[in-house]
Amino acid sequence: MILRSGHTPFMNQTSLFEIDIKQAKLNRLPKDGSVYYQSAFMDVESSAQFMHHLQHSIPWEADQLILFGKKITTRRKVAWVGDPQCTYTYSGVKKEPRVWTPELLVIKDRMEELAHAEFNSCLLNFYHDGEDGMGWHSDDEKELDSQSPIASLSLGATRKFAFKHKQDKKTSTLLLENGSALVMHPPTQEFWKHALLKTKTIHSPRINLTFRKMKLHHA
Ligand SMILES: O=C(O)CCC(=O)C(=O)O
Ligand SMILES: [Fe+2]
Repeated sequence: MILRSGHTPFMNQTSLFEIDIKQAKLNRLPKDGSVYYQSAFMDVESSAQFMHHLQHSIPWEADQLILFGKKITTRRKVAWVGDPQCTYTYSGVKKEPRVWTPELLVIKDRMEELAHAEFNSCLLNFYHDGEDGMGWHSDDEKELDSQSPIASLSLGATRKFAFKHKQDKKTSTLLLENGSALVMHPPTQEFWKHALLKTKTIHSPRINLTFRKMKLHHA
């Protein structure tokens, strides 16, 4: 598949995405939720092209969050894409979504097929290297539909992702490889936190796209 300007390489190419039935049945959590991992969901060549495309076309911005009462700016970069009504408050900062690109809509379709759900928004994260990560959190903001799964696609460097149970602190880790997909089903966010761990020995970038469903009418 050759990436040419003015040409959308991901349109209608369902064969770029593979679902492995064995992996699709294997819950990575021992209790209180379910998480399914698909290695090589997107093929290697498409993953590289899509990563390159996103790296250069997305208006990446530093993330701002409140940590111990202080506003901090992350080295990790983010972008927020979604349907027009999908404003989102993330760590105390309100965000307006950017419009879906044709490429992102194709990926969204495939992620919906994998997760058996519909998504209306996507948070994109850019990690320069292993010094960028994401701390322990649950994706349980009030704007999110807690009945919907959350599905993410990883591109680039393999990184360690971890779950920690909120009550017994039991942890479960897995590696998120280039082209892999991860689906977290309810009630995972209620019982578990997750984090993208820092790994000093990794010197190449990673992009993660997290597809979500927001409630469009909330008080
Ligand atoms: O980068 C990842 O794999 C995880 C990102 C994440 O947890 C999030 O965006 O909420
Ligand atoms: Fe998350």
